[in-house]
Amino acid sequence: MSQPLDTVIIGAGTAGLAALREVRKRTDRYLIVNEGPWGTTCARVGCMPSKALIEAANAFHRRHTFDAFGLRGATGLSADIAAVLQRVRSLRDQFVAGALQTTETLGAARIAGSATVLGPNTVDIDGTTYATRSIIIATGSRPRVPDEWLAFGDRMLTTDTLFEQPTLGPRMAVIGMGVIGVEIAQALARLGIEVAAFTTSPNLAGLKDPALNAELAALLKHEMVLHTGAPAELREVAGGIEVRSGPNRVVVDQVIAAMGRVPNIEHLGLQALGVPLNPRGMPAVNPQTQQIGDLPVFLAGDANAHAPLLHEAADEGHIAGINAMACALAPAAAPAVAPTRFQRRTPLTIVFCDPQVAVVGQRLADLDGAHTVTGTVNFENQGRARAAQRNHGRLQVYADRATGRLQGAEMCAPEAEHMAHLLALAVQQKLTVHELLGMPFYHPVLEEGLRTALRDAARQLADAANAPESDLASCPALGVPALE
Ligand SMILES: Cc1cc2nc3c(=O)[nH]c(=O)nc-3n(C[C@H](O)[C@H](O)[C@H](O)COP(=O)(O)OP(=O)(O)OC[C@H]3O[C@@H](n4cnc5c(N)ncnc54)[C@H](O)[C@@H]3O)c2cc1C
Ligand SMILES: NC(=O)c1ccc[n+]([C@@H]2O[C@H](COP(=O)([O-])OP(=O)(O)OC[C@H]3O[C@@H](n4cnc5c(N)ncnc54)[C@H](O)[C@@H]3O)[C@@H](O)[C@H]2O)c1
Repeated sequence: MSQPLDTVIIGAGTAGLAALREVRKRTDRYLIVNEGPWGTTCARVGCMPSKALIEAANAFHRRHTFDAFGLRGATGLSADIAAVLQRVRSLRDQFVAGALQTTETLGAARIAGSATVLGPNTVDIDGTTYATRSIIIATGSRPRVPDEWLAFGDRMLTTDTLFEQPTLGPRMAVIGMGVIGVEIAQALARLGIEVAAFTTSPNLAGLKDPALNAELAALLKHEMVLHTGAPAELREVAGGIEVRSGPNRVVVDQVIAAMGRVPNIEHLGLQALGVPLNPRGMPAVNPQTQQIGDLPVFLAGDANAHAPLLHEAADEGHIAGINAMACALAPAAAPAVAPTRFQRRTPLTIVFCDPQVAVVGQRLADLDGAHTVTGTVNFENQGRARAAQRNHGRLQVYADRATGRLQGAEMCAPEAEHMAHLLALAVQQKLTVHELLGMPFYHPVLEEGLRTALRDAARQLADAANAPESDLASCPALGVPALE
């Protein structure tokens, strides 16, 4: 075996590419290996095509508000599903082309193939063994589909195949109403497809706050058939695929499985690392270093199932790249280098349904109720939301009762993506409710709804009675919806 490489990156998704960027700054003795299509899950079949579909669906759905605005002729509009999907693919191709540029000039360092781990310093790529000083595993995840459902052939879809369809419907079932299920089921329903959704968990789109979850469920039921509780079962019947769940039954043309994603780790040979694996075959990974035990092996992105989101995959690849290189480039005689421990960002999740769902920082369910105050706003009567015919949903902020510090927020609210970022900034900066109320709020904006929730929390805080009169943070609501 020749001189060892400094690292082998397994997987060229977002995490692998973020690691690659750090590796290339420090060495040219590396390989990046990817099995299957290049171009990343996000750009090919994930974040980007799903958002392109959602934008088309929401644009078409707006026609239901036209009469209220005084705009006539909406009933003449139609959705050309084939054209919608064609646009999705065309945009997708542009996003993928951008991702491909990051690896196309790598020459022999870029290998199309399947890698397995033979030990902490050895990788096999399709029968060739490579010695390496470190390994970065960034193999992503794939949709979970029960084996027996594969018998339905091309009528059994996942997000890996959905966007490739020439057209869809007219009757579709979505199984699983987590993040992917809610986004896709609503988009398809808004495009005029008859959607029946089935899900075991009562928590939709990952919401844990019961009030918000109930609100989202009620809104979705206006757009689709929605059954929660019993697991869905499928069987072939005359005229299509029958989906049953408890007493509920529907026959559809196609089914989308959105039942969670499985980390791609089981064929990697992780047992060769000699560390304990949990019943799912996952080793313990330090979320601040991405290191497995004290090995020169790092696990980043969806593959470690820590927080399967794009920005987290990018951060984890960055951390893994830096730490793998520190490990690989340390002089042989020097004592083992301790990996750099990174402070992770405030948790932030956004689901692109309408109203959007977002979770920032800690959830109410994770906080001590006795030491937490909840500030609430209902957008039904919020001025700007009413002007836009978007007055649905609620937002809740959670603050520490003693200090007033914002701990987190959960929302199902119009344009929640923007308020969620504002709140993530506040949580990360350790701001108090009072400090947030001291910030400017323009008029008329949806963020005034957020201010209502903050004022609600402020009233319940321990020092509410002693708030200084002259402080602008204490400037209260006028009690006139149009003015706040
Ligand atoms: C429909 C959908 C919508 C989404 N929307 C959002 C969103 O709006 N916002 C958000 O933050 N996140 C979203 N996500 C999640 C986000 O896309 C993922 O968290 C992110 O893409 C994970 O990146 P990764 O690098 O870990 O994995 P990937 O990009 O999947 O890369 C892993 C790569 O490793 C390869 N590989 C696997 N095994 C091997 C092996 N043995 N040898 C070599 N190569 C291997 C795979 O083929 C793949 O190319 C969405 C996901 C989906 C499916
Ligand atoms: N906007 C975003 O950030 C975004 C968008 C899409 C995906 N993602 C990522 O992708 C990950 C996977 O998403 P997901 O929605 O597939 O998983 P999920 O875990 O969020 O939801 C899966 C759902 O399927 C249900 N389910 C499982 N088995 C079932 C059965 N037999 N019958 C009926 N229901 C069943 C579960 O109750 C659960 O609600 C997410 O955790 C997220 O990290 C993020």
